[in-house]
This record gives sequence, C-alpha cells and structure tokens, in this order.
Amino acid sequence: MSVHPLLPQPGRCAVVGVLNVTPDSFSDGGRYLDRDDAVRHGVAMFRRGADLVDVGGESTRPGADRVAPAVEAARVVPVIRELVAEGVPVSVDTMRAEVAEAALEAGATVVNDVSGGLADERMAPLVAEAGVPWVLMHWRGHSRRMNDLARYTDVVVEVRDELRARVDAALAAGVDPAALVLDPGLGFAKNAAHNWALLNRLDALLALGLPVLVGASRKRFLGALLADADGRPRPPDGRELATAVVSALSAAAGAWGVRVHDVDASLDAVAVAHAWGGRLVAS
Ligand SMILES: Nc1nc2ncc(COP(=O)(O)O)nc2c(=O)[nH]1
Repeated sequence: MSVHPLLPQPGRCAVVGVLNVTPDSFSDGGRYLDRDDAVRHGVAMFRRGADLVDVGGESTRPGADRVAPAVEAARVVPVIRELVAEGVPVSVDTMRAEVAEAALEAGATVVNDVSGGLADERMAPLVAEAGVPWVLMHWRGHSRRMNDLARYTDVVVEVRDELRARVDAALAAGVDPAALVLDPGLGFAKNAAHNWALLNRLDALLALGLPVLVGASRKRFLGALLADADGRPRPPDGRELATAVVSALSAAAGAWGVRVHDVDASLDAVAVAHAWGGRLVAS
C-alpha cells in the first residue's frame, strides 16, 4: 500500500495528537480554546513525538451544537498557522470545505473529515485539487449529529462497505487513492458492541488496501468497560491506560495510526507492540 508523501510514515504506527480548540469537546473541552494554550500544547505533543497534530474547532460529541463556519475557522486557522511556523505537521479536523481550505492555506497538510466527505460535496474536489491526504471517517447519520445509534446487522461489513463507497466517491472526484486514510468512527452513532466489533475486525477495514486510523482515545465505550462496582463509568481522565492498550493492539493489527490525547502513553504502547512483533522501533 503506497502512502501519500504528506502522511507521516514513522516506520511504526503513527501517533496523531488531538488538539480540540473548542469549549465543549467531551474530554478536553475548553482547555485549549485560548490560542496560546493551544499552540503550546500542540508544540509540546509534537516535541514529545506525535507525528501529526489534529486541530479541531467544532465539537463532534453527541448533541453538540454546530458552530458557524466562520467561528470554526477563527478557532483553528490562527492555531494552525502558528503550529506550522513552529515546524509542527498539522491536520485539520473539519467537515467543511471552506474551513479545510483556510486551514490548508495556513499550512495544514492533511484533512480529517469525520463525515467521510458526506457533509460537504465541495470537500472531495478541494482535496483533489490540493493533493493532500484525506481521512475518511465513518459516521452514518452525521447530518443528524445526534448520537441516536444507527441500526447495524453486521457493523463490520456495513462500515467497510460504506467506507468503500466513500473511497469510490473520492476517486471519482479525482482524489489520489494514495491520499486516502480510513477510520471506523468509533463512537459515532455506534455503541460499545459496535466499537469492539470494529476493533476486533480491523483486518476487514485493512483489507480495503488503505491506511486505517483508529480514534478510541478516552471514549465512552472505554469508560463503560472500566465501570466501577456500582456501574459508574470510569471518567475520561481515567481512560488513558485503556487508550494506550487500544493503541498497542491497533499497531499490532496493522493500523496506520492512532488518534489520541495522551501521546506519551501511546508512543510507548506502539513501541511495545512493534518490539513484540519483532519490529523494534528506532528510538
Ligand atoms: N478521524 C477521526 N477524527 C475524530 N475527531 C473527533 C473525535 C471525537 O473525539 P474527541 O472529541 O476526543 O476529539 N473522534 C475522531 C475519530 O475517532 N477519528
């Protein structure tokens, strides 16, 4: 599988650091709304080894209100511009072509689209024209933005087939197949059983022949797995170890990358997975 030259190719599972410049993201909302705080955190993640920093300006958590495109752009563009000036490779987490375009102009080199191109028909031609990598994440029902669970008969087969359809649409728009990365969209209108089935069958997505990105970091299904004796879910800041274990298992399964908040833990986890698999990660 050839990987786009603008995609990090660290010789191991890539670690993508999450930088949500939002007031309401589910686990870090508001911590990096201030531009200087956001830039400081993005630079720190890169210096600690993150291969890419994913900058988002609109929360995708269930029930979150949409923000106006101008607000989303105003949040991410200045942060992206300063991160790029510091030498940090950046992806923009947006469903909007106009925000992606502004982010690319500011120096972002990857578009991360949680709607897989469904939210904005201008995204595919923009990405094709710009010649940049495009993460196609699966989110059936993105338009409703609610987390009302989608109905699946076989979530693995259906997510694989729906992602394949997104790939076909991207190629039809002239996007370079080497630019595409797939993502199962864990937790996006999917329940815990759906998420675990998709992780268990990552091979089915990898069989499409494209890099796969896994975004499990701190998500609700990990909290449910680690609930206490009274059934209270583990809070987000207590999900880092489970996240790192998912990173190790994703790396072992052949994922191209993992999208995480705590890059240190996942860098260690990925190094262990590669050593275990006989591929020591160059320190
Ligand atoms: N490609 C990709 N992008 C994403 N963006 C946001 C969130 C929501 O989580 P956050 O609020 O912690 O960013 N999850 C994903 C994901 O799983 N994959």
